[in-house]
Amino acid sequence: MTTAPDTQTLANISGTVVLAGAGKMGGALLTGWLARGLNPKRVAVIEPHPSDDVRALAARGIRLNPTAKEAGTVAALVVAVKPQTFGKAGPALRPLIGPSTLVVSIMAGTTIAMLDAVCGGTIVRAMPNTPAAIGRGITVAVAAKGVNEQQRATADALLRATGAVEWIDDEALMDAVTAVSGSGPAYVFLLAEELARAGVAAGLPANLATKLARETVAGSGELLYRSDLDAATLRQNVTSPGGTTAAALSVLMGEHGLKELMTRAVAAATKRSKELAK
Ligand SMILES: NC(=O)C1=CN([C@@H]2O[C@H](COP(=O)(O)OP(=O)(O)OC[C@H]3O[C@@H](n4cnc5c(N)ncnc54)[C@H](O)[C@@H]3O)[C@@H](O)[C@H]2O)C=CC1
Ligand SMILES: O=C(O)[C@@H]1CCC=N1
Repeated sequence: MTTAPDTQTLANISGTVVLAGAGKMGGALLTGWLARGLNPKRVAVIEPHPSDDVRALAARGIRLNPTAKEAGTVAALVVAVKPQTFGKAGPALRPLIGPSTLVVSIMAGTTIAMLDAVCGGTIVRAMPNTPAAIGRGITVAVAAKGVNEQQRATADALLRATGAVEWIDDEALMDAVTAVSGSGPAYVFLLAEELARAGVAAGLPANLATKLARETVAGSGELLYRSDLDAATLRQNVTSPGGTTAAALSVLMGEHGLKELMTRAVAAATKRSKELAK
C-alpha cells in the first residue's frame, strides 16, 4: 500500500487509544499520532518510567497511567514494551481490553498466538522501524483472524502516522521482516560509523571523517528515496570503469564481502526473532 496517511480515520477513532510502553518506538508512534491530528485527550499512556517528553504531553491532555476505568472504552491498545517484559506486563493490560478493542503489538518475535494467550483482544501484529520518529518509517502488519475492516483501518491509520505500511497475510514472514526493516536502520548507522572510522584510518581528521560519512549516508538515503532508479543503478552511476569506486567495490563485492556478511547478519536476526517466540 502506498496511500497517504489517513488523518480522517485517525481523527475519527471513537474511544481511547492506549499506548503501553512509551520508550524509543512507542514514543515515536505517539509523536506521529499527535502530529497527524489524534486528539491528545483521546490518548492514554501506560509507562512506569515516563520520559520528560511524555510527562510534558500530560499538559496537552494525554492521560498518564490511568486505571482501566479512567481509560474508558479502549478502541486500540498499542503494545510497545520489550518482548522479554511482556510476560509480566501483558496480564496487567487485560482490564483495558474490551470486546471490540483492537490490540496492535509492535514487539519483535511475539506471535499472534502468544499475544492472544497473554492479553487477548483482536490482534494486529506489526513491525515498525525507528525512522518512524521523523515520519519516514516502514511498518509491516499482519492481522489475526477476526480483525474487521474498521479495526484494520484503525490499525493502518495508527501505523501510517509514522510512514509507509505494508500488509501481509503470512505471519511467518515477520521474522525476516524484523531482520530486514525492523533492525535494518542499525545496519545503516553502522555503515556510517565504519565509513568514518575507515576515513580516519585513511588519514582524515576524526571530525571531518564523521561529517563526511554522516552526510554521505544521509544524502545517499535521500537520493534513493527520491529517485525512480533502483539501488543497483544508483551504485553504477557512481562507479567509473577503472576508477576509485570500482577499486572499493571489488573489496565490498568480493569474496566474503558485504553480500555474504549481510546474508549472515539477516539470517542471525531472523533466527533471533524465531527464538524470541519460544
Ligand atoms: N527500537 C526499535 O528499533 C524497534 C523496536 N521494536 C519493538 O518495540 C518494543 C519497544 O522497544 P524500544 O522502544 O526499543 O524499547 P524501550 O526500552 O525504549 O521501550 C520500552 C518501554 O516499555 C516500558 N515498560 C516497561 N515495563 C512496562 C509495563 N509493565 N507497562 C508499560 N510499559 C512498560 C519501559 O519503561 C520503556 O519505556 C520492543 O518490543 C521491540 O521489539 C520494534 C521495531 C523497532
Ligand atoms: O532489536 C530488536 O529486537 C528490536 C526489533 C527490531 C529492532 N529492534
